[in-house]
Amino acid sequence: AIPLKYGAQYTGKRSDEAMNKWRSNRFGQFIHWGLYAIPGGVWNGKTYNYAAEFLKSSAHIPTPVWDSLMYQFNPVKFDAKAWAKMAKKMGVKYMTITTKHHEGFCLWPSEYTNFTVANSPYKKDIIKQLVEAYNAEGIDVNFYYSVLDWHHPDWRYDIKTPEDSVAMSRYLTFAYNQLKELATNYPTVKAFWFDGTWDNSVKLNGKWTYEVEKMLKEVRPGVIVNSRLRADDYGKRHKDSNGQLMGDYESGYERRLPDPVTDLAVTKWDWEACMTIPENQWGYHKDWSISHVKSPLELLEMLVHTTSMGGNFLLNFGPSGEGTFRPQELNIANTIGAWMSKYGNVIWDCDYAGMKKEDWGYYTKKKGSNQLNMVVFNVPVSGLLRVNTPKGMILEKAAFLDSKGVSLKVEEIAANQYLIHIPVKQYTSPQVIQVDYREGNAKGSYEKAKT
Ligand SMILES: C[C@@H]1N[C@@H](c2nc3ccccc3[nH]2)[C@H](O)[C@@H]1O
Repeated sequence: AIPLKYGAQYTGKRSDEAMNKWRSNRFGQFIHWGLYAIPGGVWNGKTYNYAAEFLKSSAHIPTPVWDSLMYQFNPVKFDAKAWAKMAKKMGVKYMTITTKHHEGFCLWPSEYTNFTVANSPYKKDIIKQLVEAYNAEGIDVNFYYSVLDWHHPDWRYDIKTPEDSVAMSRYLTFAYNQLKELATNYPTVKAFWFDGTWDNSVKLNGKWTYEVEKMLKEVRPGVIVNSRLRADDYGKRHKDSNGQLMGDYESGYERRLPDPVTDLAVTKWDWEACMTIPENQWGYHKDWSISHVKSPLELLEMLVHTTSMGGNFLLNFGPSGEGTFRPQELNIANTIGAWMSKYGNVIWDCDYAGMKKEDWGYYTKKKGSNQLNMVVFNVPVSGLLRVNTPKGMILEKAAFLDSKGVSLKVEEIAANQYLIHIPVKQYTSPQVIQVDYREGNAKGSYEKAKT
């Protein structure tokens, strides 16, 4: 192994209480909110189709012009309690809020800059209100923090001169202080979601990323940081020069999911995928007709897919400059919430089942139980759900979660090969089948035929 000072601090999955809770949460709400929500992707009457939180660069807006949006930030309809209630109904167990996105505007009254809510017409601490409201609903709160900062004069994309180096180290001290401020002043924060760390200026500062992780865990023991924060001694990101995952979970899946057949390696570590409702809008965009908008059932399948591979699913909402969600977002929260109120137990505290992926859908398994869940999205015209079990696993019975008393026919067709018979009819939402099994070696009727 290559000797490293700033590489992975440990190997394997953390098994402490804080990480077990993070893992069991499984479903989270991402919220992108900032000055970008005011123009909402439209500038001087022109609509820009790229991500709304990038409007400053898409529309080539000078920093002073963009930053003056601070004087318009006044979300009069913002109601943290209402947001938290919506999230509770949706069935999320955690929420990740952008404390500061690439634009550099802070949703908390940071003492290290004037570019914060404190100097906007709104004035009040948005982070404090959200932390209190979501925690009151039993929802953990995590902080998104962009290291990339378009506002701060000392930010550098690369270090090409000694001046760059001096400026960037001033910036990293600023960012370190802000992070310490967040971890200190909001003591119930459970995790930090770092973004904007792909530039050379950060890759050359692996030591800083190591020190940030160390500081956060000293200030707030048990706190969790994503792999995206980290660069090692040689600028390697996410995984260090020895291939070891840095941080506490892998955060490389942005608007995409690992393949359930070819990417099974992800089941070996903790990971999270974050997802937008439109194709590529994290911040509020005025016009959602410019791309596909994912339906509740599309997103529900992504949640189940993620759980089936032992990952967390972070679904993004982009409130408007006034502090409201759009009808599509409310519909998604209600529809997914309705399903979660009935079937959330096949998501929360569930993990990869170690079963071979089948066409009809996904398996999940409740941690520490013999309870195997089948979430069926694609009912075969045959009505026969194929189940291949690992050696030593014998299926005993299966039933729809909705009608536990009515056993489904389980046909053993060969060693560790079964067909579960279900009615062929129009299903309008994913069906959940619970399977009981026992350990043992299969010796079904097919053996007699052989002799
Ligand atoms: C979680 C997501 N990460 C940010 C982002 N910035 C990018 C710059 C270049 C390419 C992809 C990016 N995603 C998006 O704005 C959002 O916050």
